[in-house]
Amino acid sequence: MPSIIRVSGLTKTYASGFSALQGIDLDIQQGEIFALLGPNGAGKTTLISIICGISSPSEGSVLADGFDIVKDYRAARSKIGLVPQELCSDAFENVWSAVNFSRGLFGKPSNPAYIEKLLRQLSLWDKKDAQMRELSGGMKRRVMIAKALSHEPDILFLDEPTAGVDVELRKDMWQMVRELREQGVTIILTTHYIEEAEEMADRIGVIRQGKILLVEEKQALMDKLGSKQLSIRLQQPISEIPEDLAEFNLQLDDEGSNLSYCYDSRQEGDSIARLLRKLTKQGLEIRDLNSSESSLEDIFVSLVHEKEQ
Ligand SMILES: Nc1ncnc2c1ncn2[C@@H]1O[C@H](COP(=O)(O)OP(=O)(O)OP(=O)(O)O)[C@@H](O)[C@H]1O
Repeated sequence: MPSIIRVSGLTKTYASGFSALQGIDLDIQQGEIFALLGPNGAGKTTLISIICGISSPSEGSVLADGFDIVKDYRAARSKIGLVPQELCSDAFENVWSAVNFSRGLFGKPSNPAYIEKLLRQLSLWDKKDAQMRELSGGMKRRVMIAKALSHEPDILFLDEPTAGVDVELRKDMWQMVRELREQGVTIILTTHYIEEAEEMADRIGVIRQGKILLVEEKQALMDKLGSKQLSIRLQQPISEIPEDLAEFNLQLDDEGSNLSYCYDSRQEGDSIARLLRKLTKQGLEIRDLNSSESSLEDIFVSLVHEKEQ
Protein backbone atom coordinates (compact mmCIF):
# COMPACT_ATOMS: atom_id res chain seq x y z
CA MET A 1 0.00 0.00 0.00
CA PRO A 2 1.28 3.51 -0.79
CA SER A 3 2.09 5.92 2.04
CA ILE A 4 -0.32 8.80 2.38
CA ILE A 5 1.73 10.44 5.12
CA ARG A 6 5.49 10.31 5.26
CA VAL A 7 7.25 11.73 8.30
CA SER A 8 11.05 11.87 8.07
CA GLY A 9 13.56 12.84 10.73
CA LEU A 10 11.05 15.05 12.53
CA THR A 11 12.17 16.87 15.64
CA LYS A 12 10.48 19.48 17.77
CA THR A 13 12.23 21.57 20.36
CA TYR A 14 9.91 23.99 22.13
CA ALA A 15 11.04 27.54 22.95
CA SER A 16 11.60 26.35 26.52
CA GLY A 17 14.36 24.10 25.13
CA PHE A 18 12.28 20.98 25.75
CA SER A 19 12.77 18.38 23.07
CA ALA A 20 9.29 16.90 22.51
CA LEU A 21 10.04 14.92 19.32
CA GLN A 22 13.41 13.35 18.65
CA GLY A 23 13.83 12.15 15.08
CA ILE A 24 10.46 10.64 14.17
CA ASP A 25 10.22 8.52 11.01
CA LEU A 26 6.74 7.26 10.27
CA ASP A 27 4.79 6.14 7.21
CA ILE A 28 1.01 5.99 7.29
CA GLN A 29 -0.53 3.81 4.61
CA GLN A 30 -3.48 4.85 2.56
CA GLY A 31 -6.79 3.54 3.90
CA GLU A 32 -5.54 2.22 7.22
CA ILE A 33 -6.52 2.95 10.79
CA PHE A 34 -3.32 3.74 12.60
CA ALA A 35 -3.25 4.10 16.37
CA LEU A 36 -0.53 6.13 17.99
CA LEU A 37 -0.28 4.82 21.48
CA GLY A 38 1.71 6.43 24.23
CA PRO A 39 1.63 7.62 27.81
CA ASN A 40 0.89 11.23 28.82
CA GLY A 41 3.42 13.68 27.49
CA ALA A 42 4.88 11.22 24.96
CA GLY A 43 4.58 13.70 22.08
CA LYS A 44 1.40 12.51 20.36
CA THR A 45 -0.33 15.89 20.19
CA THR A 46 2.91 17.61 19.20
CA LEU A 47 3.34 15.19 16.29
CA ILE A 48 -0.25 15.62 15.12
CA SER A 49 -0.06 19.41 15.47
CA ILE A 50 2.98 19.51 13.22
CA ILE A 51 1.45 17.24 10.58
CA CYS A 52 -1.70 19.38 10.62
CA GLY A 53 0.29 22.60 10.30
CA ILE A 54 -0.66 24.02 13.70
CA SER A 55 2.86 23.88 15.03
CA SER A 56 6.10 24.11 13.07
CA PRO A 57 8.77 21.42 13.03
CA SER A 58 12.32 22.15 14.22
CA GLU A 59 13.86 19.71 11.75
CA GLY A 60 12.70 17.07 9.31
CA SER A 61 9.84 16.92 6.85
CA VAL A 62 6.28 15.71 6.48
CA LEU A 63 4.54 14.89 3.20
CA ALA A 64 0.75 14.60 3.16
CA ASP A 65 -0.40 12.91 -0.02
CA GLY A 66 2.85 14.06 -1.59
CA PHE A 67 2.56 17.70 -0.45
CA ASP A 68 5.14 19.16 1.90
CA ILE A 69 3.37 20.51 4.98
CA VAL A 70 5.61 23.59 5.07
CA LYS A 71 6.27 24.39 1.41
CA ASP A 72 2.87 23.32 0.09
CA TYR A 73 0.96 24.15 3.24
CA ARG A 74 -2.45 24.82 1.69
CA ALA A 75 -2.48 21.76 -0.53
CA ALA A 76 -1.26 19.54 2.31
CA ARG A 77 -3.73 20.97 4.80
CA SER A 78 -6.67 20.52 2.42
CA LYS A 79 -6.03 16.76 2.49
CA ILE A 80 -6.30 16.62 6.28
CA GLY A 81 -9.13 16.82 8.78
CA LEU A 82 -8.34 17.21 12.46
CA VAL A 83 -10.56 16.48 15.43
CA PRO A 84 -8.68 18.12 18.28
CA GLN A 85 -8.54 16.84 21.82
CA GLU A 86 -10.47 19.76 23.22
CA LEU A 87 -13.95 20.52 22.04
CA CYS A 88 -13.93 24.09 20.81
CA SER A 89 -16.88 25.80 19.22
CA ASP A 90 -19.13 28.80 19.53
CA ALA A 91 -21.91 27.90 21.99
CA PHE A 92 -24.53 29.93 20.14
CA GLU A 93 -23.74 28.79 16.64
CA ASN A 94 -26.00 26.16 15.13
CA VAL A 95 -24.73 22.82 13.88
CA TRP A 96 -25.31 23.49 10.20
CA SER A 97 -23.47 26.85 10.24
CA ALA A 98 -20.57 25.47 12.27
CA VAL A 99 -19.96 22.67 9.78
CA ASN A 100 -20.61 24.81 6.70
CA PHE A 101 -18.28 27.53 7.99
CA SER A 102 -15.46 25.01 8.51
CA ARG A 103 -15.76 23.99 4.87
CA GLY A 104 -15.52 27.64 3.84
CA LEU A 105 -12.28 28.03 5.79
CA PHE A 106 -10.65 25.68 3.32
CA GLY A 107 -11.83 27.77 0.40
CA LYS A 108 -14.14 25.02 -0.79
CA PRO A 109 -17.31 26.08 -2.62
CA SER A 110 -20.51 25.57 -0.67
CA ASN A 111 -21.98 22.08 -1.06
CA PRO A 112 -25.18 21.71 0.97
CA ALA A 113 -25.78 18.18 -0.36
CA TYR A 114 -22.42 17.02 1.02
CA ILE A 115 -22.97 18.70 4.39
CA GLU A 116 -26.41 17.06 4.59
CA LYS A 117 -24.91 13.65 3.81
CA LEU A 118 -22.26 14.19 6.48
CA LEU A 119 -24.75 15.26 9.14
CA ARG A 120 -27.02 12.33 8.33
CA GLN A 121 -24.13 9.91 8.51
CA LEU A 122 -23.13 11.24 11.91
CA SER A 123 -26.75 11.10 13.13
CA LEU A 124 -26.84 14.87 13.47
CA TRP A 125 -29.34 15.74 10.78
CA ASP A 126 -32.23 16.27 13.20
CA LYS A 127 -29.96 18.59 15.22
CA LYS A 128 -28.85 20.72 12.29
CA ASP A 129 -30.67 23.80 13.61
CA ALA A 130 -29.72 23.26 17.26
CA GLN A 131 -27.21 25.54 18.91
CA MET A 132 -24.01 23.90 20.10
CA ARG A 133 -24.86 24.67 23.75
CA GLU A 134 -28.01 22.55 23.43
CA LEU A 135 -26.13 19.40 22.47
CA SER A 136 -24.90 16.57 24.66
CA GLY A 137 -21.15 15.93 24.93
CA GLY A 138 -21.40 13.01 22.49
CA MET A 139 -23.24 15.11 19.93
CA LYS A 140 -20.66 17.88 20.28
CA ARG A 141 -17.95 15.37 19.53
CA ARG A 142 -19.80 14.27 16.42
CA VAL A 143 -20.07 17.90 15.32
CA MET A 144 -16.30 18.18 15.72
CA ILE A 145 -15.93 15.19 13.42
CA ALA A 146 -18.36 16.72 10.92
CA LYS A 147 -16.35 19.96 10.99
CA ALA A 148 -13.13 18.06 10.42
CA LEU A 149 -14.68 16.24 7.44
CA SER A 150 -16.45 19.29 6.01
CA HIS A 151 -13.81 19.93 3.34
CA GLU A 152 -13.77 16.27 2.21
CA PRO A 153 -10.25 15.38 3.40
CA ASP A 154 -8.65 12.00 2.64
CA ILE A 155 -6.92 11.82 6.01
CA LEU A 156 -8.56 12.22 9.40
CA PHE A 157 -6.68 12.77 12.65
CA LEU A 158 -8.52 12.05 15.86
CA ASP A 159 -6.65 13.23 18.93
CA GLU A 160 -7.92 11.20 21.89
CA PRO A 161 -11.37 10.79 20.33
CA THR A 162 -12.96 9.05 23.27
CA ALA A 163 -11.25 10.63 26.27
CA GLY A 164 -13.84 10.96 29.01
CA VAL A 165 -16.56 9.39 26.88
CA ASP A 166 -18.81 6.68 28.28
CA VAL A 167 -18.55 3.08 27.08
CA GLU A 168 -21.60 3.14 24.86
CA LEU A 169 -20.62 6.33 23.10
CA ARG A 170 -17.09 5.02 22.71
CA LYS A 171 -18.44 2.02 20.83
CA ASP A 172 -20.54 4.31 18.62
CA MET A 173 -17.43 6.34 17.85
CA TRP A 174 -15.50 3.20 16.93
CA GLN A 175 -18.29 2.16 14.59
CA MET A 176 -18.31 5.60 13.00
CA VAL A 177 -14.55 5.50 12.48
CA ARG A 178 -14.81 2.08 10.83
CA GLU A 179 -17.46 3.39 8.46
CA LEU A 180 -15.26 6.32 7.51
CA ARG A 181 -12.43 3.94 6.76
CA GLU A 182 -14.77 1.90 4.55
CA GLN A 183 -15.35 5.08 2.57
CA GLY A 184 -11.62 5.31 1.96
CA VAL A 185 -10.60 7.82 4.64
CA THR A 186 -7.23 7.12 6.26
CA ILE A 187 -7.55 7.46 10.03
CA ILE A 188 -4.85 8.25 12.53
CA LEU A 189 -5.93 8.28 16.13
CA THR A 190 -4.04 8.91 19.30
CA THR A 191 -5.09 7.19 22.42
CA HIS A 192 -3.90 5.98 25.73
CA TYR A 193 -6.77 3.53 25.90
CA ILE A 194 -5.09 0.34 24.85
CA GLU A 195 -8.49 -1.25 24.39
CA GLU A 196 -9.17 1.33 21.71
CA ALA A 197 -6.02 0.48 19.78
CA GLU A 198 -6.72 -3.23 20.19
CA GLU A 199 -10.27 -2.84 18.95
CA MET A 200 -9.71 -0.45 16.07
CA ALA A 201 -6.25 -0.30 14.65
CA ASP A 202 -4.76 -2.05 11.65
CA ARG A 203 -1.33 -0.93 12.81
CA ILE A 204 -0.03 0.46 16.05
CA GLY A 205 2.82 2.83 16.72
CA VAL A 206 4.10 3.19 20.25
CA ILE A 207 5.63 6.54 21.15
CA ARG A 208 7.40 7.45 24.34
CA GLN A 209 9.48 10.49 25.28
CA GLY A 210 9.42 11.82 21.74
CA LYS A 211 10.62 8.61 20.09
CA ILE A 212 8.77 5.92 18.20
CA LEU A 213 9.53 2.66 19.97
CA LEU A 214 7.92 0.46 17.37
CA VAL A 215 5.40 0.28 14.55
CA GLU A 216 3.71 -3.05 13.90
CA GLU A 217 0.61 -4.65 12.47
CA LYS A 218 -1.66 -5.03 15.48
CA GLN A 219 -1.98 -8.77 15.14
CA ALA A 220 1.73 -9.25 14.56
CA LEU A 221 2.46 -7.18 17.64
CA MET A 222 0.15 -9.26 19.74
CA ASP A 223 1.52 -12.52 18.35
CA LYS A 224 5.10 -11.41 18.66
CA LEU A 225 4.98 -10.16 22.17
CA GLY A 226 2.07 -12.16 23.45
CA SER A 227 2.72 -14.60 26.19
CA LYS A 228 0.18 -17.04 27.51
CA GLN A 229 -0.48 -18.29 30.94
CA LEU A 230 -1.77 -21.69 31.96
CA SER A 231 -3.33 -21.94 35.38
CA ILE A 232 -3.26 -25.41 36.87
CA ARG A 233 -5.46 -25.91 39.93
CA LEU A 234 -4.34 -28.79 42.08
CA GLN A 235 -6.58 -31.14 44.04
CA GLN A 236 -4.22 -30.96 47.01
CA PRO A 237 -2.04 -27.95 47.83
CA ILE A 238 1.74 -28.41 47.75
CA SER A 239 4.38 -26.58 49.78
CA GLU A 240 6.94 -26.16 46.99
CA ILE A 241 7.44 -26.76 43.29
CA PRO A 242 8.94 -30.27 42.80
CA GLU A 243 12.52 -30.21 41.50
CA ASP A 244 11.54 -32.39 38.57
CA LEU A 245 9.53 -29.40 37.24
CA ALA A 246 12.42 -26.92 37.45
CA GLU A 247 12.74 -26.66 33.65
CA PHE A 248 9.32 -24.96 33.45
CA ASN A 249 8.64 -21.33 34.24
CA LEU A 250 6.26 -22.08 37.10
CA GLN A 251 4.94 -20.07 39.97
CA LEU A 252 3.14 -21.45 42.97
CA ASP A 253 0.34 -19.32 44.33
CA ASP A 254 -3.01 -19.40 46.08
CA GLU A 255 -1.49 -21.08 49.16
CA GLY A 256 0.03 -23.85 47.14
CA SER A 257 -3.09 -24.89 45.29
CA ASN A 258 -2.36 -23.20 41.96
CA LEU A 259 0.53 -23.53 39.56
CA SER A 260 0.89 -20.80 36.94
CA TYR A 261 2.84 -21.68 33.83
CA CYS A 262 3.95 -18.74 31.66
CA TYR A 263 4.96 -19.58 28.11
CA ASP A 264 5.54 -18.03 24.72
CA SER A 265 2.57 -18.89 22.56
CA ARG A 266 4.75 -19.14 19.42
CA GLN A 267 7.34 -21.45 20.88
CA GLU A 268 5.20 -23.63 23.01
CA GLY A 269 5.95 -26.88 21.15
CA ASP A 270 4.95 -29.79 23.36
CA SER A 271 5.92 -28.20 26.68
CA ILE A 272 2.37 -28.25 28.04
CA ALA A 273 1.97 -31.95 27.32
CA ARG A 274 5.36 -32.63 28.98
CA LEU A 275 4.43 -30.53 31.99
CA LEU A 276 1.13 -32.35 32.45
CA ARG A 277 2.83 -35.75 32.13
CA LYS A 278 5.40 -34.76 34.76
CA LEU A 279 2.68 -33.55 37.11
CA THR A 280 0.96 -36.92 36.84
CA LYS A 281 4.28 -38.67 37.39
CA GLN A 282 4.72 -36.62 40.57
CA GLY A 283 1.33 -37.85 41.72
CA LEU A 284 -0.19 -34.36 41.56
CA GLU A 285 -3.84 -34.48 40.65
CA ILE A 286 -5.27 -31.69 38.54
CA ARG A 287 -8.60 -30.18 39.45
CA ASP A 288 -8.92 -27.60 36.68
CA LEU A 289 -7.00 -25.96 33.84
CA ASN A 290 -7.40 -22.47 32.55
CA SER A 291 -5.38 -20.60 29.95
CA SER A 292 -5.29 -16.87 29.26
CA GLU A 293 -3.58 -14.70 26.69
CA SER A 294 -1.83 -11.46 27.49
CA SER A 295 -3.65 -8.42 26.22
CA LEU A 296 -2.19 -5.51 24.33
CA GLU A 297 -2.21 -3.73 27.67
CA ASP A 298 0.22 -6.23 29.19
CA ILE A 299 2.36 -5.96 26.09
CA PHE A 300 2.36 -2.17 26.18
CA VAL A 301 3.21 -1.98 29.85
CA SER A 302 6.04 -4.48 29.49
CA LEU A 303 7.36 -2.71 26.40
CA VAL A 304 7.41 0.75 27.94
CA HIS A 305 8.87 -0.68 31.12
CA GLU A 306 11.53 -2.64 29.22
CA LYS A 307 12.72 0.46 27.37
CA GLU A 308 13.00 2.37 30.65
CA GLN A 309 15.63 0.02 31.98
N1 LIG B 1 4.14 24.72 24.01
C1 LIG B 1 4.93 23.90 24.70
N2 LIG B 1 6.05 24.34 25.27
C2 LIG B 1 6.88 23.52 25.97
N3 LIG B 1 6.65 22.20 26.15
C3 LIG B 1 5.53 21.70 25.60
C4 LIG B 1 4.61 22.51 24.85
N4 LIG B 1 3.60 21.71 24.41
C5 LIG B 1 3.87 20.48 24.88
N5 LIG B 1 5.02 20.46 25.59
C6 LIG B 1 5.66 19.29 26.22
O1 LIG B 1 5.96 18.34 25.23
C7 LIG B 1 5.72 17.02 25.71
C8 LIG B 1 4.77 16.29 24.77
O2 LIG B 1 3.48 16.86 24.87
P1 LIG B 1 2.27 16.32 24.01
O3 LIG B 1 1.08 17.17 24.34
O4 LIG B 1 2.68 16.23 22.59
O5 LIG B 1 2.11 14.86 24.60
P2 LIG B 1 0.93 13.81 24.41
O6 LIG B 1 1.57 12.53 24.09
O7 LIG B 1 -0.06 14.34 23.45
O8 LIG B 1 0.34 13.78 25.87
P3 LIG B 1 -1.19 13.54 26.36
O9 LIG B 1 -1.48 12.10 26.16
O10 LIG B 1 -1.11 13.92 27.80
O11 LIG B 1 -2.05 14.45 25.55
C9 LIG B 1 5.18 17.17 27.11
O12 LIG B 1 6.24 16.97 28.02
C10 LIG B 1 4.70 18.60 27.17
O13 LIG B 1 4.82 19.12 28.47
